[in-house]
Amino acid sequence: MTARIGVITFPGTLDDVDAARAARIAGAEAVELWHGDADLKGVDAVIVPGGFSYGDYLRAGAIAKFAPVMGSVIEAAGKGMPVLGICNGFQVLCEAGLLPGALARNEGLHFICRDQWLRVESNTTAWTTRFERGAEILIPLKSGEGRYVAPQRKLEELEGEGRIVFTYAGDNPNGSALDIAGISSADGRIVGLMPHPEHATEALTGPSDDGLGLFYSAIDAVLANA
Ligand SMILES: NC(=O)CC[C@H](N)C(=O)O
Repeated sequence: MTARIGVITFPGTLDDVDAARAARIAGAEAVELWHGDADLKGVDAVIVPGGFSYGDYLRAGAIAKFAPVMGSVIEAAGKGMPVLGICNGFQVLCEAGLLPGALARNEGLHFICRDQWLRVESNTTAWTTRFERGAEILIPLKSGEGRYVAPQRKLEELEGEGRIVFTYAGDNPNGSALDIAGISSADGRIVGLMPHPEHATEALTGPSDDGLGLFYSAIDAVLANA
């Protein structure tokens, strides 16, 4: 069986092509999903990719959460489908209530584009089982609104439940609470992160191939359920 991973395209999405390519390199079939179409085409997992959905008007991710496709993603996620939100996708998942907290303007108010070391804090999510806990990986970060914020009580809950999945290693680039670069849902099936694993799939085009681990992990999770 081949895992079928859907990749959503909204108006303003930038990274759907690379996300689909990363899924294919890892061995999945990549399936195009359109924001205006509620049909998930029977996919086994969904990636909400990076970019500027609907121009990031109002607030990053605030309009995308109303897209017909997101209603279906919320329903499928409720049944345990693995969902990954990358950068703008992470912002969309927070706005849609699939992940807690929000992404605010970077401390310093500058857009940041650089290769970033991350520490893998949890390898028990559907998207991170292929990593060693404590491993450090190098993947690109490119965002203006990457500062993770949440009420203190929620931050303590995320930490206590092991739902902080990635932290920034070295200096914190954007002022994110607890150095958070990525978090998961309580069941570990939904993960959102600001840096871009789909741009780190081979040394020729990215800083490493460290990003592939997320896609291999999701394929494992899908096949384990098949
Ligand atoms: N690379 C991206 O997905 C950018 C996300 C978002 N528009 C931001 O600047 O924070």
